[in-house]
Amino acid sequence: MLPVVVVHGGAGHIPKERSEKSTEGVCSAVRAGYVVLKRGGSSMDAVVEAVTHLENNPAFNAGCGSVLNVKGEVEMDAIVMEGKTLGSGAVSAVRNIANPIQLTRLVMDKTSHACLTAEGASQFARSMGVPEVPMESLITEYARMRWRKNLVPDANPVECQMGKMGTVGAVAVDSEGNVACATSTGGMLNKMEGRVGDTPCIGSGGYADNQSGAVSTTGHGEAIMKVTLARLILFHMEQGQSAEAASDLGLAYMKSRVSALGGVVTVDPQGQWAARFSSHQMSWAAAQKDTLHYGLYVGEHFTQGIDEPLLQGI
Ligand SMILES: NC(=O)C[C@H](N)C(=O)O
Repeated sequence: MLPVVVVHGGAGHIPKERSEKSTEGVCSAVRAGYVVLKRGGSSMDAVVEAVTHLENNPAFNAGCGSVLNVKGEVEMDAIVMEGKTLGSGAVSAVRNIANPIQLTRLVMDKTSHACLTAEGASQFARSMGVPEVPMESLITEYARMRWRKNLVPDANPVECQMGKMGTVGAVAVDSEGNVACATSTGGMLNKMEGRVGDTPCIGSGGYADNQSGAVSTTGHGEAIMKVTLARLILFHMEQGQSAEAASDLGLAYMKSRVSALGGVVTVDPQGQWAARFSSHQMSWAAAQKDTLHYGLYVGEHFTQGIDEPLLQGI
C-alpha cells in the first residue's frame, strides 16, 4: 500500500477556462511528491516538494498567484506538520517570499517555536538566507483583476471569492509509515491586512499524527477554525472511521454546524487515502503504486499510469 501522496488545489468553484490548468497543476505536483517518496524520501520531503510546485504555479492561490488583501497586497499563510514527533512549523501574514512552505519547514527545524508571523517571519527568512522577492512577482493579472472587481460598489463578495479559492495542500505516508501534511495559501480575497486564516493554525489548516493519519484542508478559514476541521477528521479516524468516512463526517459537521463548504485530503498510516469536498469542485490528485488518480467534480475519479500524459478530465 505504501507509499502515497495526495494533493489538493483548493475547494470552491473553478471557472471552466481555469479548470484544465488546475488539473494539470495538481497532477504534476503529485508526481513530483511521488518521485521523492520512490527515492526513499520522507513524507515531509514529499509534501514540501509537492506544495512548492503548487506555490510556483500561478494557477493557484498560494505563492505566485495568491489573492490580494484589501490593500491589494499579498500576505501568505502556511503550515507543515510531521506525524512521528508531532513537530510543526507555520508562518502567517508573511510577505515577499516565493515559497512560504519552505519557510515553515525552517521554523520547524531551526526554531523552538511553532509559528512566526508578519515582519518577524520575514526577519527569520532573511536570517536563514531565504531570498526576498518583489511583491509584484507574486501578483498575477488574474489576481489583480479579481481584486479590482471586488472593489466596485455593487460587487457580490461571495461571488468574488468563488473561482479563486485555490489554497494548496498535500498529505503523504512514506515507506516507514510516517505521515506528514503541508498547506499553503494567499488566504481570502480582500481580507483585512494582518488577517490570519485557518491554514497556519494547527488542527485547522492541517494536522499529522502517526497514530491516526494526516489531513490538509481548504475552504473558508474562519469556518474551518470554528470546527478545527483537520483535528476533527482525525478524531473520527481514532474512533475507527476510514479516511474517507472521517473526511465526510468532518465536512458534513462543518456544513450543518456553521453552514460552510470545504475540502480535504486525508491519509492513514497504512496508506489508505481520501480526497473529499462539500464544495462544487476541488482539484485533487493522488499517486500510489505507480498509479495516478485525479478528479475535479464530485464523483470524478480518473486513474492512469503515473508517467502517462494526462488522458482525461482536461
Ligand atoms: N481557499 C482557502 O482554502 C482559503 C483558506 N482556507 C483561508 O481561509 O485562508
